[in-house]
Amino acid sequence: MCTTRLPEHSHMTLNQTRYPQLDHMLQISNRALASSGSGIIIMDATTASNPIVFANDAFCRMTGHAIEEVLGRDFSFLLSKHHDQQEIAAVYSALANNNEANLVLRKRHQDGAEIWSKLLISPVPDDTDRITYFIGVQTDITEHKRDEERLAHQSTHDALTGLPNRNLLKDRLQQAIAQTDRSEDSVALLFLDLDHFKLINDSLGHAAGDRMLLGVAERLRACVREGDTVSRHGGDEFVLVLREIDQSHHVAAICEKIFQTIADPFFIQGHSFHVTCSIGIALYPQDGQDTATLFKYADMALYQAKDQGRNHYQFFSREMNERMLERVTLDEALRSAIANDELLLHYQPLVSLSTGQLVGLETLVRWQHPELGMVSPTRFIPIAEESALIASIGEWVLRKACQDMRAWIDSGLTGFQVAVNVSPRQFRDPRLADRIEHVLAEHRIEPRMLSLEITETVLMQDTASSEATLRQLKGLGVDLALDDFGTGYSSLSYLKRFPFDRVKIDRSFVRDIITDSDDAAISKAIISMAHSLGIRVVAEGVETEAQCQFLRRHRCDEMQGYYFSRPLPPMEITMLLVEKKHLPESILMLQKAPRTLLLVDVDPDILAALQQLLRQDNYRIMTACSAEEALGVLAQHEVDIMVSGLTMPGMTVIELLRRTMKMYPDVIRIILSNPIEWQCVADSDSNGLIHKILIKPWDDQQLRSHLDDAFRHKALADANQRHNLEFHKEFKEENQRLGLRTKALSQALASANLKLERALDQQQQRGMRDKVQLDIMREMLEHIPLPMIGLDDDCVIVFVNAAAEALFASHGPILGRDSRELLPALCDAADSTGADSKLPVRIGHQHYRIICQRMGMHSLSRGSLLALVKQEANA
Ligand SMILES: Nc1nc2c(ncn2[C@@H]2O[C@H](COP(=O)(O)O[C@H]3[C@@H](O)[C@H](n4cnc5c(=O)[nH]c(N)nc54)O[C@@H]3COP(=O)(O)O)[C@@H](O)[C@H]2O)c(=O)[nH]1
Repeated sequence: MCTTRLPEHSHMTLNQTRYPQLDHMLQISNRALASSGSGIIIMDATTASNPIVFANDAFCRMTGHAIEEVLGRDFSFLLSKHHDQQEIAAVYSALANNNEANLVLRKRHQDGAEIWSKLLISPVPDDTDRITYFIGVQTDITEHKRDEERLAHQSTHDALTGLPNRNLLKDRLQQAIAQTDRSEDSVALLFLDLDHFKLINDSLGHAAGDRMLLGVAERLRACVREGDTVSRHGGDEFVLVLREIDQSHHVAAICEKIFQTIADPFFIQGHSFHVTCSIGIALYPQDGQDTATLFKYADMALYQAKDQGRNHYQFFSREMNERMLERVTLDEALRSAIANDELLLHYQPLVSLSTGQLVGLETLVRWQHPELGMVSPTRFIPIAEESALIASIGEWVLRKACQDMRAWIDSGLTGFQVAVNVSPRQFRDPRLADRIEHVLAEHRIEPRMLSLEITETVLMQDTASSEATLRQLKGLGVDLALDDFGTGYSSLSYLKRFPFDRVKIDRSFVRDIITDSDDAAISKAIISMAHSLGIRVVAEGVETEAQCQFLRRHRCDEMQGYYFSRPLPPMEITMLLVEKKHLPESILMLQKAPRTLLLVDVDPDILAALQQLLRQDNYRIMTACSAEEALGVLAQHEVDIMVSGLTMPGMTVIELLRRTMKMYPDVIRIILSNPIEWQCVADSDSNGLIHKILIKPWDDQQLRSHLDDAFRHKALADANQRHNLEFHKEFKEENQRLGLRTKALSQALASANLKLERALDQQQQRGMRDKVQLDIMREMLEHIPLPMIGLDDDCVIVFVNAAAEALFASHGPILGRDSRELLPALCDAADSTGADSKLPVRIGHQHYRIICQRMGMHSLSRGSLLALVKQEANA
């Protein structure tokens, strides 16, 4: 417990006999000092070290010191090493000059807790105006300081992860830059973004998303050194500052470490989740000299990393900056492109592979810039997509396509659809269906004439809402095509789930369809799967006759590509439509020639000799000098037997045989080898690639006989296969029919549902209107000053207004009673057949006439409404 003691020379020890009332005042002051809530100390001003001569209880409580520890101690006892030396010097100078001084004290309480207080020191003059004491008043500001600290922390740290936020990171980056200027090292600024984090947030909820962010923050902290900074800039964006970097591959190593640690699964809500990230890096001083530039460049690099397919890190480069500048320039120019009439449409035909006729046109937008010339959509569509300009471009394209369609229809050019590309942002616009419906109606275009092309990446973002949007679009009656199929995370199950009419095989598969067995297999699988679901297949980017033949042979429905036509302006398309341009007849007349033999050899003399020898056997003989040429022939013709030499340019014979077996398994593969190499070839064939090896120089008769055997073998195999095919065909056709029917049914169901929804909507609105009308009528009847009674067909009272209730008040409540019990005339009036009968009746002393109105003449109501009209007795 602290005790107070007053200084001996204090003016409070004045002559008590001379001033008895002062004695009392002194006691009061004494008590006031002792019991004050503020800490109070008195220091001797006459001694240089200003010893403490008085301290009250509150001071002792605040500091945790006993009075004995305080009294007699110098003023410096109040200070600690944390104090600002300048401030202390100012206080000493104030005291030396007998001035007031202010001081914020930060000390440890005796119990160890940190306490903050404010001390106001004032000089106390004696009777001669000499300063003999300083009185110090101390206020505890610990809470206030803590609040300040909390606020300061909040303004510099992220609330969720506790990591530094953007403000603090800027400071840290500046510090790191300043420190680096004194060395040869670099500073690395890393922008890190989690890939597809939105999916996690959307599917698992925000609480789970937060758990993952906390986990990521923790893992990132573990990847860097003490002096580095990991900060969070909101959402799934983290920014790191790495100091003392002497080589860029150190940064690369840290990025790899981050990828590895982030790749470990996160366990949330009892499930494990995987996430990846992308990182953009800018270096000081190599890339930029100030924080703003470094931020901009790291962000640019991140953008590039994401563009590369995510889970990548990317260092900033000068070219990147140039590309970005180009983007900005294009973005600016694009904003005025529509207004300046710089956009135009080209159309690329889609042709049927069974009839060869044009069946559709894909709309492809073009930008004719006055200075830059023709800008490719691959350059400006992604920019428009990012800046939301795509909405107005998309709308413009749709309108222009509808205008052109209208013009073609008006000129009698019909029988084809026009396809319009729908970009991801357009697809997410909730008013898309309404807009399309409106534009179609405005141009009087039947919805089935329009096809919407949607890429599969669009669908991945939120499959449930994508499905709803597609069904809504389908409900309009337009066709839907799945564009660039196979390029994203395609799943064939999308085909089953979503109501597509067409699937477009991406041109990257078509390009090498003749030579790449994987591309061929993928394309065949897409065709077969789509057909089993009743969906038509279009091949994109068909440039050669061989590709076209291959696709036709494998039952692809339609093709699009330079082979038939490049995208053309509307005028040239009109010409093409007028001329009824179609695929060449040669493509359409694909029929099997009897016994087709393909001879492959690099030596033209051997080819000529074989042709000469085999001419007598009436085979259709085709020749090729290289493996690539051979694959082209196989794509276009149904070959029975391929006889190949051993050496050829570009590809080994084994590779040619491998691809042939994979893509055309029915072709019989025979090798014509010299006597030295044949054993070698035979040994390397472990997979049954070679049916037979013939040795050079060949015996003419023997060769002819081997080939004859091979053809007979092939004929037998074909017959077997045909038999099997017949067997499966019916089953498959039935399946296909079922698929088509199911599809048609589900489409009909979707459109019926839409109609039903609209009808229900209208009915509901009508119902609401009827109810309001009914309420008004009821209220009118209720308050009309004429007794009104409603009877049902059994004469039970189902309605009474206020006037009728008053009239029959003596009978108690009459609603629900049989009117015959109350007043038989009511029922008689209701039964009377005359529509305007006016039955007289007496109730009490009053005469009435009952006017009856039968219900149900103009509505579904039943029963009668009776009005009782007062009559004079003699009336
Ligand atoms: N959202 C919108 N996207 C659009 C629109 N107009 C075009 N685009 C998209 O821009 C991309 C590039 O289009 P473009 O440069 O017009 O290229 C198209 C064809 O010219 C090209 N093509 C067609 N046949 C061949 C061929 O035989 N070989 C070959 N190398 N290229 C060929 O393919 C592009 C059509 O691609 P796709 O749409 O996938 O069918 C492109 O992605 C367009 O979609 C628009 O109005 N809105």
